[in-house]
Amino acid sequence: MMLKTITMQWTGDSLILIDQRKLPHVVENVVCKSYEEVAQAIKDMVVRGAPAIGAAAAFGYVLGAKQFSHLKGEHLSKAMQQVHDAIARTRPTAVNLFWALKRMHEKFLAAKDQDFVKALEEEAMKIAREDIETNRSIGRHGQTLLKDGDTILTHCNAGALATVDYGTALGVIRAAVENGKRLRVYVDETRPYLQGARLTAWELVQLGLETILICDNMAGWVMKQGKVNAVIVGADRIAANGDVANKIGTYTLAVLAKRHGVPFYVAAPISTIDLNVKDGSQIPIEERSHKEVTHVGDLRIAAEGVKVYNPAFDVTEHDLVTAIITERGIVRPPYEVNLKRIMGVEP
Ligand SMILES: CSC[C@H]1O[C@H](OP(=O)(O)O)[C@H](O)[C@@H]1O
Repeated sequence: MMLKTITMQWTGDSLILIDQRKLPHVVENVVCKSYEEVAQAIKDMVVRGAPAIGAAAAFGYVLGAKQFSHLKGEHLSKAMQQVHDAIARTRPTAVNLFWALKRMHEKFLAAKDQDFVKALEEEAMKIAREDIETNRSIGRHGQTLLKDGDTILTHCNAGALATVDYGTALGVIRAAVENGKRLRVYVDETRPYLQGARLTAWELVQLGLETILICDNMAGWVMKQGKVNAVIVGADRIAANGDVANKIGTYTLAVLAKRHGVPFYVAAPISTIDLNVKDGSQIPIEERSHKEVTHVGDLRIAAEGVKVYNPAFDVTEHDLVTAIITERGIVRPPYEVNLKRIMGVEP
């Protein structure tokens, strides 16, 4: 079973990841041959983006199963719990990581007395292939919200590189263009990791879209000048009440969009919705290394001796979210009720 997309390639005994830390100037791969190497790649953001992290975790779990396939009984079960836990410890905010690991571990428990490695590889491939179709469906639903000539503002990277392929927020933009709509996109650079400047701009320029890069602190002025018709972002975890955890700076954009009467859309698969979390206050917010803030690459840009606070995500309250675009359709408030409905759960 093989898979090859811009983000990742499954060869049967390794997961090859494009090294997103080095894009767009250097296109290099990281080859992971063990679950430990996949865990490290997620932690180091070689691969990043909620759905991409979930799929990488699934293939990492398969590599772990291959490493321990010689074990039996309790020894095997303990080893696979260790694989699950090692990958689960990598990053705390994107629920897709835990959703994928839970799906893989349940498949293992159901198949551990048979050819569980084959069953797990099939499950990981299903997760990956489902993600691509999910993103195309998000695009189909979301593009109905956009009209020819619109200008969109986006933040971070919720494109093909954040997923197995096609993208969520950028999937909506791609689908609109595929439907003949001419769009212009303002791209927030997205300090400090610069997913916007390095990844989203790279994806959109390659798609041939008019792409305008701005610093994050310019978004309000761009909106105040009436230049933005809609904001579209991805998500890492959506709480039961519709609160959205996403890249740091998303909350700022949502407040600005409200102030300027600009619709604020979140594009995400239902695997990003976490009904176990009542509201955004319960979503763990990852804090990353200080060097991400004090340096750009190896260049120190901050004075020696400063303290640093580097939350990688923030939470946008549900009342700032105009609609949530999923593969099953567009969800509008009241999210408490309509998120359960779109997931087929009795409100
Ligand atoms: C399609 S979900 C992408 C989502 O993930 C990003 O975070 P990170 O680059 O730290 O993994 C960001 O929050 C994006 O919106």
